[in-house]
Amino acid sequence: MDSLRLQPPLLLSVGVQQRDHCLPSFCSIQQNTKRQTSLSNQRIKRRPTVIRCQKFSGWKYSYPEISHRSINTSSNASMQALQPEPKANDSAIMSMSKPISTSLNAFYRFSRPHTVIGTALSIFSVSLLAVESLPDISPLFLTGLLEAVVSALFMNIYIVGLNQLSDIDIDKVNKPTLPLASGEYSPAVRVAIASTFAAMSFGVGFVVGSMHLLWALFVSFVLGTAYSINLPYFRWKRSAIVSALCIVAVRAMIVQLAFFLHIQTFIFRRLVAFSRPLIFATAFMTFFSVVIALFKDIPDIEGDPIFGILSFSVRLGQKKVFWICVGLLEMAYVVAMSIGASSSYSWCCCPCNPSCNPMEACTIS
Ligand SMILES: CC(C)=CCC/C(C)=C/CC/C(C)=C/CC/C(C)=C/COP(=O)(O)OP(=O)(O)O
Ligand SMILES: O=C(O)Cc1cc(O)ccc1O
Repeated sequence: MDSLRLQPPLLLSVGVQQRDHCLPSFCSIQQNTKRQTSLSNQRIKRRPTVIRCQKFSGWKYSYPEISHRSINTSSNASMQALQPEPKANDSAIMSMSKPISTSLNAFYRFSRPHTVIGTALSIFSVSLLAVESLPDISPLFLTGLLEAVVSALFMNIYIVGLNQLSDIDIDKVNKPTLPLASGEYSPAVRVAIASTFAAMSFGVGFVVGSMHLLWALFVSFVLGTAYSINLPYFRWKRSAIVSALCIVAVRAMIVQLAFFLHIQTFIFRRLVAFSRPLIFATAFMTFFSVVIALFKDIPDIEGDPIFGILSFSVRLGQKKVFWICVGLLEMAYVVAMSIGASSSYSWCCCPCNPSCNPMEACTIS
C-alpha cells in the first residue's frame, strides 16, 4: 500500500476496486427489495466512509479523485438507474451544482476553517470588551465590528493560502487533502486566490480608514508572509521559537489590542484606555497562542523533518508536546478562574448596569 501511496495515477486505476474492497459491509450495494430506500441512505453515508478508509489504508493522494470517481462507479450507476429520470432542467442544475459544490468544498478546506473561526470569535469578543454601556451596541458598533471581522478574515485566508502555496510538498506528506497539495487548484488559481484576498483585506481597511485596523492588517500580513514565504532570511516557520512568536504576536497582541483600539477609538471616538479585562484577555491569549503554535505541529512529524522544519514535536516527540499543551491550558484556565474568583471587578461592571462604568472602574492609566 505504501508504494501505491506515492503513485496517484496507479491508485486511480485500481481505486474503485480498492475502495469497494475496504468499504465495511453496511456500505455494500444490497440487492434486496428495499433497494431504493437503503440506497439513498448509502448516498449520504458514502463519502465520509470512503475518506475514513483512505486514511486507514494510507491513500494519501487520492482524496479528490476518489470523491469524484465515487459518482461514476458501476454501483452508483445502478443507483442512478433506480432514480426517476431527471428532467432536462434538473440535469442542467445538477451538472452545474456538482462543480459549484466541489469548488466550495475545496475553498472550505483551503480557508482552514479552524483558523477562520478562531479569528472571528477573537475579534468579536475583544470588540465587546470595548463596550461600556448597552447603548454602545448600536448599528455603528455592529458595522465597525463587521468591517473589522471581514477584513481580518480576508487577511486570514491570505495567510493560510500563502502557507499552503509555500508548503505544497510538505502538505503532500502531512495534509494531502488540502486543495493545493492534492492539485485541485492550478498554479495560477492558487496565486490569484491568495493575492486577491490580501488585496481585498487592505481594500476594506483603506475604505474604512481606521489606523488601528490598517496596522493590524499590515503587521499580520508581514508576519504571515515572513512565516511562510521561501525567500532568503524568511520562512521563519523553520525555527520553532520564531514561528511560535509570530503566532503569539498576531493572535495574542495584534488581534487583542489593535481590534480593541479600532472599536474604542475609531468607532466610539474615545481616548485610548486599556481596561483590566483587556489585559486579562491578552495574557490568556498569549498562553493560548503558545498552545496553538505547539499543537498545530503535532500531526506533522512525518513531513516536517524531511523539509527541515524542526518543530517542537519533531524535537521532543508528539506525546511530550501534547502533554505540555494540556499542562499549559490547565494552568491558563486555573489562573483565569482564580483571578476571576478573587477579582473586585464583578458582574456589577457589566455594561447592562448603568450605575457602573467598567472603563472608569477598571482603567489602568
Ligand atoms: C488578520 C488577523 C488579524 C489575523 C489573522 C489570523 C491568523 C491567521 C493568525 C496567525 C498568524 C500567523 C503569523 C500565522 C502563521 C501561522 C501559519 C500560517 C501556520 C500554518 O502552520 P503550518 O504548520 O505551516 O501549517 P499547517 O497547519 O498547514 O501544517
Ligand atoms: O491561525 C493560527 O493561529 C495558526 C494556524 C494553524 C494552522 O493549523 C494552520 C494555519 C494557521 O494560521
